[in-house]
Amino acid sequence: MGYEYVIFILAIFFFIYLIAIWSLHFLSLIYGKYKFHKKPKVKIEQEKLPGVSIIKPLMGVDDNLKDNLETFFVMDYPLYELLFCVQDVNDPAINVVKSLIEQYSHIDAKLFCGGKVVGINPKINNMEQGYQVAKYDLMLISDAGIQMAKDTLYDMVSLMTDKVGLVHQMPFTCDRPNFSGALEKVYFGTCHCRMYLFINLIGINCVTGMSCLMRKAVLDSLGGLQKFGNYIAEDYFLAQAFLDNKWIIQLSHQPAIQNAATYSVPIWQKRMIRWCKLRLKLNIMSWLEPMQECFMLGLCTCWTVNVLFGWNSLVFFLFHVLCWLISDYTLLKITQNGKLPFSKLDYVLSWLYRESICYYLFVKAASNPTVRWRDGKYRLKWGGLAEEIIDDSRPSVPKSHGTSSTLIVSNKSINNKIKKPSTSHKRTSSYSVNMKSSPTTNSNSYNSDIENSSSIPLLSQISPTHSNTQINKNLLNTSTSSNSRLNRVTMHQHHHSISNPMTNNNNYPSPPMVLDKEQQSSSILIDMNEQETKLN
Ligand SMILES: CCCCCCCC/C=C\CCCCCCCC(=O)N[C@@H](CO[C@@H]1OC[C@@H](O)[C@H](O)[C@H]1O)[C@H](O)/C=C/CCCCCCCCCCCCC
Ligand SMILES: O=c1ccn([C@@H]2O[C@H](COP(=O)(O)OP(=O)(O)O)[C@@H](O)[C@H]2O)c(=O)[nH]1
Repeated sequence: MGYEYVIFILAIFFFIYLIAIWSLHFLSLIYGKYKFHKKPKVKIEQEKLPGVSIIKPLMGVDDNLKDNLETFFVMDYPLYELLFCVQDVNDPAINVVKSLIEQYSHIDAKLFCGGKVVGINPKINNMEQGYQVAKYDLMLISDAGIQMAKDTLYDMVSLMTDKVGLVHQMPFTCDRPNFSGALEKVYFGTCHCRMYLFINLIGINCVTGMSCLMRKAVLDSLGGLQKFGNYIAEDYFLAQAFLDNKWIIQLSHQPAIQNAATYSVPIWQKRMIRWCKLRLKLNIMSWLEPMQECFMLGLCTCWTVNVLFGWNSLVFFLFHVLCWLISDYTLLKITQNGKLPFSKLDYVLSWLYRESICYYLFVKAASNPTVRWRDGKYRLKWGGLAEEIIDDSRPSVPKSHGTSSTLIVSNKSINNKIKKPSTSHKRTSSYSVNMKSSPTTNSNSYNSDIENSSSIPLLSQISPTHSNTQINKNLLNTSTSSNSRLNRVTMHQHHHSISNPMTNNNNYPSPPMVLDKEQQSSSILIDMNEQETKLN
């Protein structure tokens, strides 16, 4: 009698679990239908739109990089700046960015090179230079492989209402051929999408940082990007800090279109394992992830329905899988909002593959807390903090960390590496070379370099709160702004005063950036007008 009682209780428990997960399906379908691909409710006049500083951390080049970056130069948005950040002075991405900056000379764009060490997260270190000069109240962090639709930024800004502090895009993919292209789309449009929508709907943080618009003043008040430099899942902690400070987080109507040219099943697997490792260390609920997968739920509950209702377990299991497959297809179609680039058979095959392989990926992730991300290797600790594992086989001073030795060389070598611009001279474009102060470097020589350059109009736009290095202060003191640039600055301040709630309710003062002496760096902005002189 006692045994039967236990079986009955278990059966009831699993039945509730079945209902809960299926409710999650329906809720995410409804939320996806309600949310995705909707036009913004209110139309904001162009002149009332606030300026946006867009930070693009870049590392390496693939066949799609130029096309992806180009989408940021042709957006339907009136006021924005592009801040490209490249860690390595030898990175071929420099030439890609440079050619785009030359091609779109009317777009306000800058390139920073060398990064700045503020923690172990290489993406944060890479972005720090761009962050420090970002001049607008809104800041978009956008990963290298993201393709922007013309109206995506407008959509995100339109969601940035009074109480909203951060707007993020749900990861999705562009249309790509082959099994791996279908697999990625199926994963991001089904399992990932379902959980992402549901977790957002219930107000739990699951922001993925590949495309995130945020109020810069709030981030400043939280301690800046550097505050999150010791996490690899910086996106999660950054979003959590916004939530903790009572800011609302909004999901964009448009999913983020990832369009990296290099993709394959092993690359996808490695990325899924890395992401899962991050989640396992930062949220205990993630250990239950396999329990919300189709086959596991089916297996756990097929005997339940047999116990409770006398239904055939196998028939129930197959019916459950079929319903799941159809429900996922519906969600994928909602997310895609158009024709899928593969057949239904391709969908079924990639779906079956993903649903079967997820347990293996989970075990791989759970069995080793060390993550490899690009050039780096990191040990994840409980709670999300990470420490870098320095590999003896790698050069003792990794380039990506903007070490003094790299930077001393990089000043000269970067000038040689940046190809000489052709004939056109651009006013709004500049390249910035980061040079970390070191005992062997002479900051006066940097000053004289800069004073000789005509980058002053650009620097005049940098808010004094952000120019934390002596060299920038010197530049500000000696600056004489060109009229055209001043007009532009005045214009954007005007925009903010009209449309940005932050200016009306600015309770979030930017604290002074306190950087380690060792971490302080000096920036040299090379104006395109001066390029020829400097490069010769
Ligand atoms: C009985 C059933 C229990 C179910 C339990 C469900 C558990 C949750 C399942 C799935 C979670 C899906 C989460 C989707 C988003 C995660 C994507 C992700 O892993 N992103 C990480 C990596 O992003 C890159 O990281 C480096 C950065 O520089 C790049 O720019 C990024 O793109 C990201 O770091 C982590 C994000 C946070 C994810 C938080 C997940 C919280 C899960 C708790 C859910 C609890 C809800 C319970 C529902 C029943
Ligand atoms: O050492 C690094 C690793 C990554 N990134 C940037 O961080 C973003 C996300 O990197 P990736 O696509 O590798 O991360 P994932 O989305 O796979 O987590 C991209 O813009 C990269 O250029 C970087 O600047 N330095």
